[in-house]
Amino acid sequence: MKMKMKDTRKSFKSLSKTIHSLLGFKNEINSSWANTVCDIIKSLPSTADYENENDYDDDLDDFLVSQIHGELVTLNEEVFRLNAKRRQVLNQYLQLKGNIRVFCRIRPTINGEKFSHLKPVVPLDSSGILLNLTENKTKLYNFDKVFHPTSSQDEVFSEIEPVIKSALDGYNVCILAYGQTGTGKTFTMEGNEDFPGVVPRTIEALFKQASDSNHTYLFSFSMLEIYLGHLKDFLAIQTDPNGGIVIDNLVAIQVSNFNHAISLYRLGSQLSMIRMSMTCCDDTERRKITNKIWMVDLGGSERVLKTKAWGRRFEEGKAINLSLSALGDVINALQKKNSHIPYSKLTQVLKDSLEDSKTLMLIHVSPKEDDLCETVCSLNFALRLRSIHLGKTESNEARTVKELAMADLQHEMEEIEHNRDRFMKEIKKLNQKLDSLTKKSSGSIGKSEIDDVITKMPLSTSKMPRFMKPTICSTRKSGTGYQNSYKKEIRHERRKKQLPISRAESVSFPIKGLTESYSGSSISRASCLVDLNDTEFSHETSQCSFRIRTNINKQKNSLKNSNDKRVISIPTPVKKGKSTKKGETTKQMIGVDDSSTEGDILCQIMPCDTINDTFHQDDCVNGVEGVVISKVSTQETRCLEVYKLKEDLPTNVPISDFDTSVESSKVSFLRSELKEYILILYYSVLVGLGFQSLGFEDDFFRSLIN
Ligand SMILES: Nc1ncnc2c1ncn2[C@@H]1O[C@H](COP(=O)(O)OP(=O)(O)OP(=O)(O)O)[C@@H](O)[C@H]1O
Repeated sequence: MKMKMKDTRKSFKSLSKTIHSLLGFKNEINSSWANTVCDIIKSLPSTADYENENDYDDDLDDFLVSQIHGELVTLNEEVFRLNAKRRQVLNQYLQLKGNIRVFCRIRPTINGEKFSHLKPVVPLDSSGILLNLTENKTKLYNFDKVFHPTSSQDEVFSEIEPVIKSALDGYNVCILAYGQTGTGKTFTMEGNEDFPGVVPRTIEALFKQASDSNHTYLFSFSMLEIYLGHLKDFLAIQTDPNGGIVIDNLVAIQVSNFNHAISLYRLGSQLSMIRMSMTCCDDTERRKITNKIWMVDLGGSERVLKTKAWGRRFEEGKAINLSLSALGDVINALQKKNSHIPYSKLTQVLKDSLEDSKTLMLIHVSPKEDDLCETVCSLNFALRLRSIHLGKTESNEARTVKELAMADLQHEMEEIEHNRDRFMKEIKKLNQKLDSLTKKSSGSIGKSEIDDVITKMPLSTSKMPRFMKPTICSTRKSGTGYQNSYKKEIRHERRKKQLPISRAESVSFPIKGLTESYSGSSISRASCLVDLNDTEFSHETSQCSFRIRTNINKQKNSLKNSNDKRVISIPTPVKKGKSTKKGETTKQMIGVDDSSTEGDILCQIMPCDTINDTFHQDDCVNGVEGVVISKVSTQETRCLEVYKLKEDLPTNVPISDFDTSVESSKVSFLRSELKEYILILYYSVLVGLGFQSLGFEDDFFRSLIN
């Protein structure tokens, strides 16, 4: 007993020394102490008991976030792979189908229309029509598809849908409806409430497919009319340096959902040409950054003489016929790659779409005998278009082989889409989980949710109390860090993916230092993607600095000349009583003031002297976000991504001091974290060793913790 007391006293005396050596990781931790601590950790009560410990929750969140992030990376890779495959299969499919396809739709009889014994238009099968010209003269027409009088709007759209998918892959698409007055063009294109037509279905499909994809798309909607061969509602057509068509002053309204687009469509549905433009910057595999779908009701094709039209009506009819014959001529010349292309106003507007597009022509015919002449005209026009793309008539055998191949490809595509949808759902779920984890910090996560994710954690880590968890330093060393820096990265990624993006478009602004030839036109349509949904980006937070980079690698080489880059400054209001350090630059801005909305962001353009992809730090001014745009860019290449780099830059810190101040605050943060962990270790060792040297055994530790 005496002996034992002496030992204990000795232990107490040497305690501080022991702790100091422990902190130096010497050999003083004996195996029984270590075993005891390990046992305790293993038998710790369930994690529910830690629910109220904020620190524990934070670390748990960090771990889960990192785990979910890992899963998201894998799933996204898989979706990326499937998308590439789908694109390839879809293209093969559409190539077999033909880039220009001609369909014929026969209108059903309406309003008690009666026929003579000779039925003039007889649909044969899914691709043939027989015209009874006289009692003993018939003519057979073949099309890519014939829609019978009983065919539904669904059937029509099912032929169009694959092309809509390819529009999301970056292909230009033209859907043209043609036919005599009263043959059902409007019914096909617009439809009615009960039987919606191609335009509403296309818009709906675009939004649906865009939201199902893992990319961000921007849609804008435009309408115009060609009247008597002239373009109404806009002044000029211009070709940008990459051959894209820029229609000056054509209003393009950004649309964010189906209802918005449809309301615009209804507003101007008397106009005959509808354009949906779509821009996607985060899909490197996409064919073009911006592409478009034209949906055009080409107007009546009735013969001018038969209608006995006079004056304006006569001119209208003539103009329509002229544009149609020009359409055939242009498509013909483009297919033959002729050096001279006889563009009319209509074909000029459609130029870049016709050259490089999937074109669908829907020919409409009437079932009436009275209209036989117009029917023959329309079908001959269709035949001409069809012969342009086919060259020569296909044999039945070749057609069967092609149809079998197409069926296989379609099946493959369905399978790919099914798998992709599965992964996308999984991604959505994980993103929701990430969201709730983020919300949890503000107290809104439910217990069940925590339990749900906890079950997926490795046992040892899920039961670790905070002081046993890796420190910032150790996680950095081991490369498994899920601490702050990692969290930031994840948040940044998510921000990039999930936030809606606003688009500044169709606003003209003065261009300083540009040569005459560029005065305003191409840049005036500059579209930039600015991440606006971040609360910290609101006007309340006036001091932000952004890293900006273009993501158009293809254009890198053409940006060698510094004049090719411009910066648009976007001011945010400066809080009262605070001064803006780089006042000089803010003064240069014109056209906007502190109360300007995001829609007014277009203002003074300053030359930017850096050619790197990354926006130069010095170009970021307190309270000013910058956007780099390219002078030489086309609509396709003007998309820019803006990333928030540093948040809440203190008002009075000059940009030059910015880096230093951020660095020093980081260092002091790390120091305080480290200090905290050392203290926890110190006290736990102190308590453990102290009690053990007093002779307390494992049971004591267990009862203490329980
Ligand atoms: N497939 C169809 N099924 C049912 N009704 C149809 C169909 N096609 C056309 N109709 C009806 O025929 C009538 C004329 O059609 P529509 O107005 O679409 O012709 P149109 O070619 O657009 O004429 P216009 O060139 O004068 O505008 C409408 O009442 C329409 O509802």
